Amino acid sequence: MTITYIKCAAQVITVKGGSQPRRSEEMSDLGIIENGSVLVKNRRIVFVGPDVKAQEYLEHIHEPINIIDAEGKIVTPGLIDPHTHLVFGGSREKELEMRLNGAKYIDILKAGGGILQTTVSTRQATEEELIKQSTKRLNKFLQYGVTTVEAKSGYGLNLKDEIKQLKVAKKLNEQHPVDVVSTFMGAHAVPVEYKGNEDEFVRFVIEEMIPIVAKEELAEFCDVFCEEGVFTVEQSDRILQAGKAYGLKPKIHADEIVSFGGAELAAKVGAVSADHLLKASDQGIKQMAESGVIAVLLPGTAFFLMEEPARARKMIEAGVPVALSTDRNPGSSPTESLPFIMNLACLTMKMTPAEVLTACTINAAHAICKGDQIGSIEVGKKADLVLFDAPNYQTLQYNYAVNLVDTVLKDGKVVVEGGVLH
Ligand SMILES: O=C(O)CC1=NCN=C1
Ligand SMILES: [Zn+2]
Repeated sequence: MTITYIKCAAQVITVKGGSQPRRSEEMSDLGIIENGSVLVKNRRIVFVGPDVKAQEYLEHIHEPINIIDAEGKIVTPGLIDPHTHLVFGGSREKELEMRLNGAKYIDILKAGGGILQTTVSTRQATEEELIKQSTKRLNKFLQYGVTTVEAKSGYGLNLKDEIKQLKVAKKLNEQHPVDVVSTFMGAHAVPVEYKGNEDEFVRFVIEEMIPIVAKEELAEFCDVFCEEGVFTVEQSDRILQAGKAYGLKPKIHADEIVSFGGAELAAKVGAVSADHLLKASDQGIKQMAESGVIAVLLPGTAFFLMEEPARARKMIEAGVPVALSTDRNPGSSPTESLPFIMNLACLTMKMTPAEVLTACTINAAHAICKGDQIGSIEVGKKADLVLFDAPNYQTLQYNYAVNLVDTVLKDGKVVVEGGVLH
């Protein structure tokens, strides 16, 4: 068994010690090792520390050693995207001009476009077509240093096509180097066939879809678009409680368009995360802090919708653990560049370079309940690692909107080298 020796990085950003999601000032403690090295064996991290100590460790090793020179580079945990709508058919580039001409996202949806347009194209797509299109997106994620993504259903909006989306996500997890963690989001919008009969659709989600998704073990989480004009707080509460009863951990799209009580509901149901939160109330933020709900913030979505972003500083100061995500989807955030999301988190939400790294590693890992396996460089964790062509972590936010990824290891295997996918 070969040992991989990631040798003498300018900085190893361990983000160690994250058995719980990081809050407030904890978000700034990156556990940096200057002139550090990482040793990998059998897909796991077996050593992390100063290079002099790594060399002592290697004196007792008789296996072949594969050296990756990290001189002048930083090493971070593999980046984690805890909120994507990865699996979908079609595209919505025409919506951009509509919104540039003044149309609002939610009005496009109410008029039968938006999510409902993607639902038409996703229903028409075969599993093979969805796998092919989603694989291209996962390849881009990998080139941006993302080694784990969450993927939601929610463009089927009927039993057959919701199951189809979730089966595609499961196959991607099996076939692609990037780990894919699935979320059922049958309550993403009310499909046209239920227009005017919303409560009947909510019943269908609760009584028909959730039991089968749970029985076939197609998802770990259940999510709902709790928003004015989509699902009410009361409907969202019933859907998430039903998901919990079947073992699907709750997540919620909350307070994206208006302040609607989504953050408060997240605290009430004990959601793992509340996501978006552009319009979260002070009361909602306070209740999230008290109940330990992770805020998954999506500054790329705010940027693309030309809206004010979430109040990240208020949330961090209130003690809410913050994670970041691309919200990869065809309508409100068509990007895989989690590094650019980190730039936006600094430049539009005034998070610091240290906080955004925590938000894209250990806190993002906890937002998908994987904080014990990924999200930091610690002995025993998965060898999901990224070498960035940067002398220190601040450079990642200073050189904005460029891809500084040099090498990516997934489960200890080099999958990107010199910025190029293997
Ligand atoms: O518009 C989309 O396809 C994704 C989305 N769902 C809720 N907000 C954005
Ligand atoms: Zn979303």
